[in-house]
Amino acid sequence: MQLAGKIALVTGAARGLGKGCAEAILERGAKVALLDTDDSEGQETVAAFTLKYGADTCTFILCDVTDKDQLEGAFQQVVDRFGGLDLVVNNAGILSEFDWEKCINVNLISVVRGCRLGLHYMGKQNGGNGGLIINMASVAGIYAFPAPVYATTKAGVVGLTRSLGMDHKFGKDGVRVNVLCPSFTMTNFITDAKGKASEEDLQQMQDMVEKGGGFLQIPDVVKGFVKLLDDDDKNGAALEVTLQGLKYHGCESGPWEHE
Ligand SMILES: NC(=O)C1=CN([C@@H]2O[C@H](COP(=O)(O)OP(=O)(O)OC[C@H]3O[C@@H](n4cnc5c(N)ncnc54)[C@H](O)[C@@H]3O)[C@@H](O)[C@H]2O)C=CC1
Ligand SMILES: CCCCCC(=O)CC\C=C/C=C/C=C/[C@@H](O)[C@@H](O)CCCC(=O)O
Repeated sequence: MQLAGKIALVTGAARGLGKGCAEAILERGAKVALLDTDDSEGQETVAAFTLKYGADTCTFILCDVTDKDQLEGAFQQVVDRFGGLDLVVNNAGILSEFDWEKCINVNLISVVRGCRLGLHYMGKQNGGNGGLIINMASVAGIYAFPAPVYATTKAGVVGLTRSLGMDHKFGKDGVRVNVLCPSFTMTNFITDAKGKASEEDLQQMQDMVEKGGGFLQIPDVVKGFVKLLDDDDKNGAALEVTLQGLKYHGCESGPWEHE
């Protein structure tokens, strides 16, 4: 997707991977709305982006993605302010095995809702121009991971994306849907998780990180995000991002698709 002149919405964009994706969008000449529950960090990020990319290139919207009315209101606000919508990045996510229902609400239910809103505003059958949805899952959505509810939410997002990305749907709505699956990336997410993990789980996580060659950095994941922006022919696919490189999953045919 060529981003110049386009309009994007990114959830969980005050910091971390969402912020990195929002900046990549601005660098490519699009406008972006950053949604987050963290008011002060969100305002700070938008102030810094405005200085760098110019006035009216971005806006912060205080929004808890688990609140249906707030999320719907935020989409409407973006369309009213910028005059359309071309790209939705459902990035906001948490890890909590303790508060597992919240984890499912933030990581999965809100992503389903974000996709439905994206299709509502961008779908050609609703008078939209088509567009792109990129969901943020994790390699924990593809491989086993010692936080089972978190892994379930991410596997759910991979399955959601694969099914929304079926060709006949694209033929109708013109909206491509992809999912990014990064491995351990050095953000506050890691420090927050470390603070909550048991000694045993912490050791397990450290082993996994070491075996994988260490932590990814935000620009490594943004590189994957940009590849998904560019690869118009991979509708429904998941892009794994590790220190070993970028690898697509889910482009395989099902048994019903044999010639
Ligand atoms: N850091 C990592 O190792 C990896 C992270 N991911 C995923 O990437 C996404 C972003 O993670 P990071 O940037 O690393 O985390 P982060 O914790 O640095 O950033 C997450 C952002 O989401 C916001 N957020 C949380 N709950 C929200 C809600 N209910 N409504 C709106 N905003 C909310 C937070 O305030 C924060 O600004 C998450 O979905 C995470 O699961 C995936 C693979 C690896
Ligand atoms: C190989 C899979 C990599 C997946 C990377 C991610 O998606 C982000 C993971 C970041 C940190 C994970 C820490 C996991 C710790 C668990 O073992 C568990 O102990 C955490 C429990 C915390 C809680 O219940 O709140």
